[in-house]
Amino acid sequence: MIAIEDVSKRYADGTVAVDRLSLQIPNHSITVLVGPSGCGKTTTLRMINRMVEPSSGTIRVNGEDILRQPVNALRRSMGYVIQNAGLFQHRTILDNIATVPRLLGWSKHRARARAAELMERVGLDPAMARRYPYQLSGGQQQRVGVARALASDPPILLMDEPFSAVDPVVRRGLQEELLRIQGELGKAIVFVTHDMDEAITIGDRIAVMRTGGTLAQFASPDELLSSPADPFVEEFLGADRGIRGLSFLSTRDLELDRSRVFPVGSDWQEIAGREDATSPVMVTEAGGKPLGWADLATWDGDVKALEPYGQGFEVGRDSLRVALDRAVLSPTGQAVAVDGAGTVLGLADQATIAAAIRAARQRRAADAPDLSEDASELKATR
Ligand SMILES: Nc1ncnc2c1ncn2[C@@H]1O[C@H](COP(=O)(O)OP(=O)(O)OP(=O)(O)O)[C@@H](O)[C@H]1O
Repeated sequence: MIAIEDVSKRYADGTVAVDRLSLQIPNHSITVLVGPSGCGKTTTLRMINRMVEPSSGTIRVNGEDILRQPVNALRRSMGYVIQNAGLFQHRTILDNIATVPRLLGWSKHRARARAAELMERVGLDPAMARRYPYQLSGGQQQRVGVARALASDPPILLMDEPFSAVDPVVRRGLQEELLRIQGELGKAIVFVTHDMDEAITIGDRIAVMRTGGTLAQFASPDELLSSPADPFVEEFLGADRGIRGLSFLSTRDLELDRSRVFPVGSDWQEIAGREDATSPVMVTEAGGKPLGWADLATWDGDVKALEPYGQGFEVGRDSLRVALDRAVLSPTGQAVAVDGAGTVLGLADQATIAAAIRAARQRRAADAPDLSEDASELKATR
């Protein structure tokens, strides 16, 4: 959809911000530009909507050179969201969101109806419509910024560090909201951040840039974590790259131990006589929901005396990273596997999860196609 071809930008003072960059940015996906401060991310983004003119090279949108298009029409086909939202302080929230439709000549009534619809879409309480930006929290203002950028339903959304000014919890909420909206609308989103965690959470593809405005690697988050192109990318990914990479491996094929799960009301004396009493068993409700761990040598059948099991993981939906985390946190070293309804399917200890990780790595080395499907399925739980 957006083809950046051999593009460079040299500012008037001689600074080379972007150096012979080529990137193909596909439709219906989120492409993240990430890299250290000053590596040319913002410059690249702004060249796409011609807020900055390239010094050389070509940018095409749907095959057409953007320099041949009237700049106003070009910008209206691209929503633009910046840090701190950049809202008009003297306009209400509703009128902020209605800005572009009004510029496009929509009636006030229609533009406001559209704005109200978008408030709902980005998770804003309709009661905020008549407020002014200063009466909203930072996170709410960012939502307004996203709604405003979406108002004319542009096929492309350019986002420049949109969530950087809010605290980590609000930021996580905004990222989830963006993924949900993207799931519904399927825009071509170009998203700038200097935060690798954010890039991995939301990106379908990530362009890692280095100082001097060159491309270090352009790959899916999964590929990036498993095969960084060079030491610069590796260092930028951080020390827990291996653990993070587990976020892209599915628990679907994990071998579960079903032999040590029993419903409450079982014949415990018989079980204690037959089973290995040195390792705990999982006791479930009659319907199969987990209740807690029992030590067969000492447990007297009192549900209140069970050791809490903490959190389980959902087979297929959660990744091996989540499963491993649950096993590490479990008092028994075993993670409880449940289905979508919360019914226990079995147990997985750390050794079993480690074996599944090795098997997935081997399949990856053999280039199994199902892994990329797993990776996109698991996106929401990154
Ligand atoms: N108008 C300008 N004139 C001269 N140099 C500029 C101008 N705008 C940006 N630069 C320089 O170009 C380089 C790239 O800047 P840019 O803002 O694109 O980087 P960035 O990766 O977005 O950085 P950050 O993460 O800090 O926002 C930097 O060295 C910057 O100082």
